[in-house]
Amino acid sequence: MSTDALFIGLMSGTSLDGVDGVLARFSPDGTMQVQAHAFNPFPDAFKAELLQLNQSGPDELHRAALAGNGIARHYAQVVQALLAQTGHAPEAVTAIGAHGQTVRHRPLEFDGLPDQPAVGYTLQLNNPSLLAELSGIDVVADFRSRDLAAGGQGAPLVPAFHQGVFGQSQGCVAVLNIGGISNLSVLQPDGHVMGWDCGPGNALMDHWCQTHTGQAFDRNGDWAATGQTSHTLLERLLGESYLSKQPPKSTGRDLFNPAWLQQHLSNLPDLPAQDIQATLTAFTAQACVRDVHAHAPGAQRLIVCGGGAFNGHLMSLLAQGLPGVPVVSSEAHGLPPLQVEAAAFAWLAFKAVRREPASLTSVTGARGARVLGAVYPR
Ligand SMILES: Nc1ncnc2c1ncn2[C@@H]1O[C@H](COP(=O)(O)OP(=O)(O)OP(=O)(O)O)[C@@H](O)[C@H]1O
Ligand SMILES: CC(=O)N[C@H]1[C@@H]2OC[C@@H](O2)[C@@H](O)[C@@H]1O[C@H](C)C(=O)O
Repeated sequence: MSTDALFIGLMSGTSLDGVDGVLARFSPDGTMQVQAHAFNPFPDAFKAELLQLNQSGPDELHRAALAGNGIARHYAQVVQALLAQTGHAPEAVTAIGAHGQTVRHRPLEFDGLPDQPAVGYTLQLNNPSLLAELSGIDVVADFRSRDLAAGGQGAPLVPAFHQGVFGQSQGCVAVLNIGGISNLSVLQPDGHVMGWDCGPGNALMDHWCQTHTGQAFDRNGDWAATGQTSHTLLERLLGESYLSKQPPKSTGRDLFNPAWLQQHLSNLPDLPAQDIQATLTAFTAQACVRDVHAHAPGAQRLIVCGGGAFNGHLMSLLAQGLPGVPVVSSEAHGLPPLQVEAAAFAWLAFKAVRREPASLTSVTGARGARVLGAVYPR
């Protein structure tokens, strides 16, 4: 690639709210400029099916295959919207990076002979062939499996991209993505990067809010702000052993799900629903604050992206937990919160097409950096 090229990145994350997509121009040195953003929400019934597919259920292979087609169709609509917004023809786009919908993430699952290390698995539902057919554009998909095959966690993958976009030579910067799950990147001024999943982002808050108010999420954290944090419950939640594990580590709805929450609520006196929402919000904030103190004590700022950046109550809890560290939305650094992950997948497609390794062993723990993703020609 000797001239500028266009890429599309598509992300449907663990919040299960829908698909964020960006169309971005990359220069040969990797400098990126986002030209358009589009969001396609999942209809309620499709979201409910994806949620169901996060756990074992009847006829799940058949249902997962059909859901993969559904994901590809939702992706294709976002691609159409991006092309319409920008006036580009499909042929002008070099490739689409399509994440797929994670329904299982089990990097540590034992899968082999007793004397061989487990590879585990991670599963993103998608039908990249259908997306290539519908869009007329090359598709890069399945970004995580190769890192697992090389002994890594397969997640998070965005820290390398965070480094390129938000890293600063003057000091350490921490970047927090608050999607369904939250992940933190620690970017040192010398270019060294660490990154891992902190724990839940919005997933538990969304679940509780949907169940008790009928709203898909707690807008601005306004409902949580009416409740009192239960310190007994908060300590229980913070006692989860995943939180004190050292990186590399990654997690998902496999662990942080309604059953996990219910377990922690059992044997507690009944609490008002808004107090539990307040406590879940405090839990998401605390899990991250603890990680910043433990692994990025010199951080000069915390840049927040993902939908959680729009939760004002959560943002103020983060700021309270990190006195002296400015907590700012990624918007202030040139990339709006809902565009960051989609842009990362455009960048991952850019790297894949150039056959350049995109994983960081310092993040995923793999034995080497690898070219990530498989190409489905248009
Ligand atoms: N105005 C808002 N107030 C509070 N929360 C919000 C607001 N807007 C979005 N959110 C939260 O952000 C979530 C969507 O975030 P995002 O799009 O980053 O998730 P995702 O793509 O699933 O991320 P990930 O892949 O990191 O899990 C919603 O489910 C909701 O919980
Ligand atoms: C397996 C999987 O889909 N993980 C997601 C999820 O959502 C947030 C967090 O958990 C992160 O580890 C990852 O997504 C981003 C895009 C990543 O790989 O960096």
